[in-house]
Amino acid sequence: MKKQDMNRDWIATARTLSQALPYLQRYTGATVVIKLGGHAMGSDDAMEDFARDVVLMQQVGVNPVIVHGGGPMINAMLDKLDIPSSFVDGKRVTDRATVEVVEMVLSGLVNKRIVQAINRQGGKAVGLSGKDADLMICDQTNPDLGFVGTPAELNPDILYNLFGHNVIPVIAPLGAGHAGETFNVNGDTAAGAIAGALKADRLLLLTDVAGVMSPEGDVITELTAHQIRDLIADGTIAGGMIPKTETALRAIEDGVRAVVILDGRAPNACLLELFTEHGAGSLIRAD
Ligand SMILES: Nc1ncnc2c1ncn2[C@@H]1O[C@H](COP(=O)(O)OP(=O)(O)O)[C@@H](O)[C@H]1O
Ligand SMILES: CC(=O)N[C@@H](CCC(=O)OP(=O)(O)O)C(=O)O
Repeated sequence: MKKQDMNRDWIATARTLSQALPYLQRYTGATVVIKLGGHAMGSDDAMEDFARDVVLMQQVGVNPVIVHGGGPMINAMLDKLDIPSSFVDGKRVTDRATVEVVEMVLSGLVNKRIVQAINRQGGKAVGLSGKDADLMICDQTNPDLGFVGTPAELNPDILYNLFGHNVIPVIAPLGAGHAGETFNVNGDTAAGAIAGALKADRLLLLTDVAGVMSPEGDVITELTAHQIRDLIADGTIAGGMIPKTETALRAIEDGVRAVVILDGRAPNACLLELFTEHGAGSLIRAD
């Protein structure tokens, strides 16, 4: 490479770094909860990119917490085992046989895939579910849904201990019941409850669309709680986006500073969101 080109590259890098500096400072010591949905997980390469971003985030002083889903992976295992499954209002009807499969797939296959990917990038990740150290105690959501839980009591001390040892927690969305039951919790709901208990600086909900879309198909880059309620009422926000935006509202009520719904499949989605002015997706703050 010619010296002139090397200088130009160096100047571009220096400019990028100096632009990132105020953002890096803003997030030093911050807690960022990232919900990685099953649809956003993608290929091994995509997982590697995600893991690299998480490790980099930690190296610049952020405490990242990963809460994952895995709906498509649960579906595949239930199909293999010939166990039929159905959803009501975005929640899986979960009988005893189903909750066993949900726990095996989420706490086993999916959780360990993410833990291993982060560790391969030089991080120190530990996998947990809401059952570990009583992190997330649940009530039954509705008897018609079976073993589906609503987070009722959060005990995040274990997470602070892990932060103190530079460990990245990776959490499967299962909760313990007061009578020893295992509850299946929607991944967005679990991430919101954990972010609320930590009073996180950011909750990033990674999904397979660019953000909350207007009826014209444009991403709505900033939304208040009030606007979300209007968009749900007029049908613009529908399907799986309803629990996601409701989670965002609840998390903000619980003290999370801001929630971003963004496309987890886009390269460097989390880093660009946190450390550049371009941001990504839809940012939701209190009114
Ligand atoms: N206004 C909207 N903007 C964006 N997505 C929407 C909207 N209304 C409904 N959706 C649907 O919500 C889906 C995201 O929810 P979901 O499939 O549950 O995500 P995940 O599996 O990542 O948790 C989108 O793929 C889209 O089909
Ligand atoms: C109660 C309930 O529906 N739990 C979800 C948990 C996994 C999840 O939420 O996965 P995604 O984030 O990939 O959708 C389920 O059984 O599919």
